[in-house]
Amino acid sequence: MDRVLIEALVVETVIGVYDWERTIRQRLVMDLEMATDIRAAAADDDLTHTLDYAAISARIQTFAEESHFELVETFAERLAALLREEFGIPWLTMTVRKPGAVPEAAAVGVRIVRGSLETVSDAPA
Ligand SMILES: Nc1nc2c(c(=O)[nH]1)N=C([C@H](O)[C@@H](O)CO)CN2
Repeated sequence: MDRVLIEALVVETVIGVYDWERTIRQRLVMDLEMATDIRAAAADDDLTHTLDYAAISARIQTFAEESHFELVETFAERLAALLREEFGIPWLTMTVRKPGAVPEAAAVGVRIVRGSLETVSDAPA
């Protein structure tokens, strides 16, 4: 199945469980793979027939600016549900990394997979 990708998208948001984290904005780095059949868009060379990675990236930025969750789990889960609903994404995997949260690690975070691939057609358009 085809995928539309967003890799290493950097956002700033209020995120964290500790008091000191509630008063600052921290960077999250995100990767998304979103399933869709790209053949209709390619055949017509038409953005309206695929997932617009620029529009989705902009929506993620707005979500991050407005959110203030404690856990990266909550950030990922709420954002995935919102993106699936607003953009009609049948299946996605999202990785949310919080660089610097554990100094000994390059990054820590979560990866979630939501939705079903069964609704994405493999048949030629
Ligand atoms: N599974 C998680 N573990 C931790 C989280 C989290 O969001 N998910 N958050 C923290 C703190 O906010 C940490 O990032 C501060 O350095 C600790 N563990």
